[in-house]
Amino acid sequence: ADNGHTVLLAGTPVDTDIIARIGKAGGVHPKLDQPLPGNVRPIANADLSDADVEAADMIVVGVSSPGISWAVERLAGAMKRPRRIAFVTKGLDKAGSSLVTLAGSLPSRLPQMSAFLGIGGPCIARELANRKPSACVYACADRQAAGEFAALMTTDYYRLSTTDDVVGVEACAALKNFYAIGVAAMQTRYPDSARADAQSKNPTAAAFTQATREMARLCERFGGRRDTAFDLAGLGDLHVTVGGGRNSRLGHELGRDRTVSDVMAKELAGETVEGIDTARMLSAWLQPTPGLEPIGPDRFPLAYAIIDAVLQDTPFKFDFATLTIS
Ligand SMILES: NC(=O)C1=CN([C@@H]2O[C@H](COP(=O)(O)OP(=O)(O)OC[C@H]3O[C@@H](n4cnc5c(N)ncnc54)[C@H](OP(=O)(O)O)[C@@H]3O)[C@@H](O)[C@H]2O)C=CC1
Ligand SMILES: O=C(CO)COP(=O)(O)O
Repeated sequence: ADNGHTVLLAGTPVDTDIIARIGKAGGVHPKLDQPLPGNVRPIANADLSDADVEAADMIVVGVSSPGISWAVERLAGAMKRPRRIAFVTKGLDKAGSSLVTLAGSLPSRLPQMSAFLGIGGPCIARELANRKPSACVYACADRQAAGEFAALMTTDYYRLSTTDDVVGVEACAALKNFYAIGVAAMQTRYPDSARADAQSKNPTAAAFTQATREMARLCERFGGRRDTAFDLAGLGDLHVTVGGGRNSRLGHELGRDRTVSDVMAKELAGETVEGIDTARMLSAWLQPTPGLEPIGPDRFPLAYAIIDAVLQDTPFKFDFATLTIS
């Protein structure tokens, strides 16, 4: 909007109330601090016509991962000509008994999509809406397409890099939510009353490094590049999510010996905490997978600890003796 584009902000069927609220003069989204810019028009799903979709030069999907199938089907029904589509959604998909990134699964489900663009990197929505400096990465197998989209979107406070490692960016985007749960648990597991935030820093730093190492290994397993885990979509986004995301709010409570079901029924009721979905997805890889090296607790101790806490709904346990210090 700040670059002068006209933006149609289309809600899903479950967003009708919020679309009406933010569409009123002075209406503010409950998670944001100020009204939308004047050139952003919120529109309810029922009012979005095929002609609106037809008129769009660029489509950006921002539903959470459980809504991705709905979004893909909605677009498949409405798109009459090929278009590039960008996704901020952070999640994984199943392919038979294995796992793939959304970059791997969505193109065949949406034949009108001429290019899949993955948006990754550290970007808390409220901060971006307040125009705080943010750096993100746009990924596409066709790097020129990523560059053209970035040119439309970049501003002085929203800085963009591009890569052709779309699988790596998409893998890290989902994995960092999952690992943020474990790293954030370490922020509260060892309280330090001498600090304002009451958090010991050493355990968090050790777990953060472990998370990054494991993320790099899993990124390669998805078919992405190892380096991507050490860039904005990997450790950059892990840092922001541990510092201020919803997944870390869950992790903080797990560090206090609470369980996932208890926290999700209370403080985080109704919130989007996608690391839980990613944990369930990743558990498929703990079983032997033909043609792939097993994911063992020796190389992925933090992943095991998070998956155990989520699947067994038990308090989070991470033994520092298992850190894979090389
Ligand atoms: N917030 C952030 O800072 C960032 C978020 N992202 C990613 O963007 C995506 C959206 O995040 P965010 O906007 O914060 O999440 P929200 O939960 O605020 O919004 C997600 C949207 O998807 C809708 N939705 C959920 N399930 C379904 C479904 N089954 N069918 C149709 N629609 C559905 C939600 O409806 P309802 O509200 O009713 O659940 C809501 O409109 C996530 O994948 C997130 O990881 C990426 C970067 C930053
Ligand atoms: O992805 C995010 C920032 O880049 C937001 O993280 P949460 O989904 O944990 O709030």
